[in-house]
Amino acid sequence: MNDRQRLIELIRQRAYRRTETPEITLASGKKSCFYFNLKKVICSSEGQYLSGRLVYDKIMALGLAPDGVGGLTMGADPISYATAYTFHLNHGAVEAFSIRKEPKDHGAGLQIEGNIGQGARVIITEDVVTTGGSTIKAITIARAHGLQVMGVIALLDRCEENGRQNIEAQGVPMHAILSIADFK
Ligand SMILES: O=P(O)(O)OC[C@H]1O[C@H](OP(=O)(O)OP(=O)(O)O)[C@H](O)[C@@H]1O
Ligand SMILES: O=C(O)c1cc(=O)[nH]c(=O)[nH]1
Repeated sequence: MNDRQRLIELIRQRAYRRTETPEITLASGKKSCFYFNLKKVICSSEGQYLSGRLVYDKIMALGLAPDGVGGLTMGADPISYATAYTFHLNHGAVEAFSIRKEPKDHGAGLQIEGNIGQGARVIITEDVVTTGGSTIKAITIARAHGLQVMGVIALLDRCEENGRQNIEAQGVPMHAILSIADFK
């Protein structure tokens, strides 16, 4: 079994929930009959290994050399950190960062946490894409902080609500490791 197949297996076992009627409220406010709580996978030791490896491999396959990887907290966070760690294991260097939904109201008052700044070339990570609204929020905040967004890598595209098209309308290519077709 390869890394991708193993990730699908873990998601099926731990993170996939279905209901008879649309009763699960999504980030967009819409109701759905199914939901992937990927945190139950990506926060585990094996999930960290798999998500870091798969996103790292995707970045390599695309021929990209980002300075940073990060996304909107908190779904993106375990993926970003695992990817940065995988870069180190492969003798590379990349800064992981987290984008807060709102700027911190004390301390340094930052909205982007991590060693990343103006002009850095970054990949935006995401756990699940439905409408793409959360990813677009991450892109918008990253750009407002002077980051150059090279692309988006999501672990799972639900392939609904025009998520991919909405993200790519921002002028950013989106790549997904898995899609809803892997769970049918
Ligand atoms: O494509 P969208 O329609 O935006 O939906 C997907 C988003 O929804 C979830 O985040 P949520 O808002 O539940 O927050 P969390 O990651 O902090 O749990 C998920 O982590 C994605 O970021
Ligand atoms: O659209 C969402 O909010 C959403 C869907 C899903 O399957 N998983 C998730 O974490 N968020």
